[in-house]
Amino acid sequence: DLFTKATRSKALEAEKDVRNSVYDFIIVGGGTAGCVLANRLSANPEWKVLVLEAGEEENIDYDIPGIPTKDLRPILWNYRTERNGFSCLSRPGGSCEVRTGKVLGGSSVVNDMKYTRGSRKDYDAWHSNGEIGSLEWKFENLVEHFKHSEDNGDYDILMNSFYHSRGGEMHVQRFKYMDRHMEQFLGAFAEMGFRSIDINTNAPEAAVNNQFVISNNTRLSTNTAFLKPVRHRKNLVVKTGATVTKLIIDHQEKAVDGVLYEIEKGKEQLAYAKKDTILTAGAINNVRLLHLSGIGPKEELSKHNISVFLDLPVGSSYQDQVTIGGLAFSIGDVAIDENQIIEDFKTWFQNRGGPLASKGINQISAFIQLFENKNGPNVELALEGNYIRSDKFMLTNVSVHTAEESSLPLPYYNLVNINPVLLKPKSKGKVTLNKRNPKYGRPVIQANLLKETEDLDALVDSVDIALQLLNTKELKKAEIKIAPLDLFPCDRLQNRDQWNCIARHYTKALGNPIGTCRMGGNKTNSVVNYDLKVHGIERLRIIDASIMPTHVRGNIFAPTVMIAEKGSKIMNKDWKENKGNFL
Ligand SMILES: Cc1cc2nc3c(=O)[nH]c(=O)nc-3n(C[C@H](O)[C@H](O)[C@H](O)COP(=O)(O)OP(=O)(O)OC[C@H]3O[C@@H](n4cnc5c(N)ncnc54)[C@H](O)[C@@H]3O)c2cc1C
Repeated sequence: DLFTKATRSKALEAEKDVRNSVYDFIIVGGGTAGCVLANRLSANPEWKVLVLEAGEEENIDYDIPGIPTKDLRPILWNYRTERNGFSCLSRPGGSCEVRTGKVLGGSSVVNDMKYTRGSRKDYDAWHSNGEIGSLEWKFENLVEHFKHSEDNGDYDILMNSFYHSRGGEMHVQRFKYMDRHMEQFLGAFAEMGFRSIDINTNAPEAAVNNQFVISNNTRLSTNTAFLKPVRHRKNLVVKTGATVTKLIIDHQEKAVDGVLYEIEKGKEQLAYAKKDTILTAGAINNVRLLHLSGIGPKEELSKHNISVFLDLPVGSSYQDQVTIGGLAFSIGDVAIDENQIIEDFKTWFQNRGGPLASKGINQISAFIQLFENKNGPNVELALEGNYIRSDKFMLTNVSVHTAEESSLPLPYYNLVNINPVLLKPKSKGKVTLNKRNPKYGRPVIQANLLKETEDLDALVDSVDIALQLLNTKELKKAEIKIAPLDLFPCDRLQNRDQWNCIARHYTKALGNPIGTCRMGGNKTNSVVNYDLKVHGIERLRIIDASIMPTHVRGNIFAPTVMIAEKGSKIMNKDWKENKGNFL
């Protein structure tokens, strides 16, 4: 049994230590999904739950909505895509940054907090006729899982009770602070025919003042919403700074017994799970862990001399949403008073008010539907404020990079970037192990952004729509104009050729990776089944964004929380019905 196995492998350690390292569930990664699962599973006092998170505790500074995400780099994994010759060409090293959180709460501590679910058709496409369990993933069976954790604070939206509810852990609301240019931009979109309706009700198109996952004008990560309130539970153990390096696999039983993890580099510790080990380390780090444990494509693992335990397509089918820099509107000279910013920080800390209790113009986005297809929006025009010193404007054109990286908090800006986000990219890539240092080195991310021409075409088409904003009465009246950006080497080109070039040079990965452990009915093209169990092995599940087969027409924070809710329901049912206890 597991206890004997544990004592055998830790023969020299005290029996008490070994007993303490046996849990019912081990959650690998205290990120977005991990914190939700920790809450739901530890609600059963008979189940002992361990969360192992590589990052540290969440700090209050990350909670201020007005802080730009670039300031959150100390709590990121800092990964980059591989050079490919067709995207990210003018980014440092010809590769794009891939942001993903390394902190308790994971990417929910570093994301933009937007609450979007995508269209029901996106979820319906995940299911496949005739495959056992797949019907469970049709939208009509998922909406309850969205609602379970939702606490919607906007009454106009809450009225639609099929989609929305109150009382869950995750408070969702628009910011109360209205940025000074919001009305103009919403007005301009309205002139172009976009209605302002709840995008989470499968609206085909809309220009919205988004809802965010916030509470009292403060970021609400899944750590704050789900984990902190239950940290006192005696059956829940959370370890931070704990990086899981390998799964402990019983080759005879074809089951996972637990994990090896390191708090100090090179010093491995063991933890055992009687029921399930659950991977929630995200779409990139799950791959590294599985490959190091012998679960992955045979040809990849053999390159590293790792003996193959299960030949599964782990790491393939990597997809990320993508956007481009280079399209920015200048809103004229805006005087910035640094003392005022300091006062605004004080206001935020004193009463969670003022401009820092908002994301400025970033609160607005338009979800647009291109082509004739009537499936729903495929591009989001996401607005983003940025401040450029006015002398830079006068002396020379501003580089795209400068125009993208605000040096001030979001509400202080004189430039509005219009980022067209491709919501359902067709291009796929893969994640594999670092060649020189598989265990600690950055995983190799061949993102293949914009590999498919259809993706490039969609982005360029959406730029045309964004440019129409400049012809609206609202923006003309406000004298909002296109900003003089230095678009080297694309500036000599015209029209579509120019935008094709800009897209290939100033590509941006959104940091919404999915697909590497995709869900499906068979092990040739998927990694987990519809119960989120890894094919061909017992007591191993994957429950996070990596299981999504394709993107939804929105961002993926809310869908990831939904997946964790659904996963916890499946496990509750499985382990209550099958009293399976391995001790
Ligand atoms: C900058 C940015 C902005 C975004 N904005 C939005 C937005 O506004 N709206 C939206 O819907 N989505 C947004 N997203 C996307 C969304 O937040 C994430 O895709 C989603 O939260 C991913 O959840 P996850 O549980 O799969 O992974 P994560 O939340 O990334 O969790 C993985 C966790 O596992 C830990 N971990 C990894 N490896 C190990 C290991 N070996 N051992 C132990 N722990 C490990 C990590 O440190 C991390 O805490 C954004 C993402 C980024 C990066």
